[in-house]
Amino acid sequence: MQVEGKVALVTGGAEGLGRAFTEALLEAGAKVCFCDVNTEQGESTYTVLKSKYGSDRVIFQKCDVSNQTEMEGKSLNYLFRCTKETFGNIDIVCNNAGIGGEKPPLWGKVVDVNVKGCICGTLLALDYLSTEKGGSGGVIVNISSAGALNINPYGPVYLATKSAILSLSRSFAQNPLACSGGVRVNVLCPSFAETSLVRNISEQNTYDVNVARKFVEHTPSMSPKDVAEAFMELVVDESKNGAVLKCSKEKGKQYCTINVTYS
Ligand SMILES: NC(=O)C1=CN([C@@H]2O[C@H](COP(=O)(O)OP(=O)(O)OC[C@H]3O[C@@H](n4cnc5c(N)ncnc54)[C@H](O)[C@@H]3O)[C@@H](O)[C@H]2O)C=CC1
Ligand SMILES: CC/C=C\CC(=O)/C=C/C=C\C=C\C=C\[C@@H](O)[C@@H](O)C/C=C\CCC(=O)O
Repeated sequence: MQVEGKVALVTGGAEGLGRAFTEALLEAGAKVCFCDVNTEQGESTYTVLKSKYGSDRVIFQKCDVSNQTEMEGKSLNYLFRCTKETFGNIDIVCNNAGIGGEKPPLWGKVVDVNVKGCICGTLLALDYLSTEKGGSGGVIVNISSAGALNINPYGPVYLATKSAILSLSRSFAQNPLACSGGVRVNVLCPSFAETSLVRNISEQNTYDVNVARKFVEHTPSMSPKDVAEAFMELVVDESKNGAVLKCSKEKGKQYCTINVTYS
């Protein structure tokens, strides 16, 4: 895909990986609408990006991806509508917003943001992008985790949500909604990257925080820019649909084949 002139929507773009994806898309010439639940950080990032790329190429909207209602203008439904109204079309969608948290009552919110947010964002993206529904095709990149391809005793709920995103994306990639509408669905599985998500692992949100922190410390970390480079490959390469791309500091980019039969 030629990214120049295309329109992208990124969730959770105020900081971390979402901000790096937003910047990589802008750098490649796209127009980007990024959303975040954190208005202060979102506005601050918007100020920086607007002065670098121009106010005609980037917009920020407050949105909580776990808000499934049409109310208050802060839902994903509103975000998609607003992006299309502002830029005329949507070609690229990245469902990135995600949080961690294992203990009650936090884990319910983790499921709502990570799983429901990604399902809702994927369904809306299929609607807006599909050539059968007035769109011009395009690509959805959902953000899972390298952990979804493995296990981690310290983050079972977090990783269950990331496994759900992996299955959702691989399955939708073969679904008629995507296939006949010219939409590719790919999934990125990063290993650890230097962001607030990792820095904020704490007693409050994990069961064995010291072991979890040691696990993180012993795994080399990528910069958000490294992860954005892998993300852009999934956006640009039109031969990839249903691709699962893992990226890590030690091994770089690796496409994964998951072959489990029903019999
Ligand atoms: N940092 C890492 O090591 C890895 C992160 N990931 C995934 O990458 C994604 C981004 O994570 P990071 O950038 O690391 O985290 P982060 O915490 O640095 O950034 C996440 C952004 O999403 C926003 N957000 C949180 N809940 C939201 C909601 N309900 N609606 C809208 N925005 C919301 C936050 O305000 C924040 O700006 C997540 O899905 C995460 O699971 C995957 C693998 C590795
Ligand atoms: C082996 C690489 C695994 C995962 C990369 C990844 O997804 C990194 C996520 C970073 C932070 C996750 C925060 C989750 C917070 C809570 O749910 C904790 O209880 C999780 C505890 C362990 C570390 C996170 C992990 O292994 O994914």
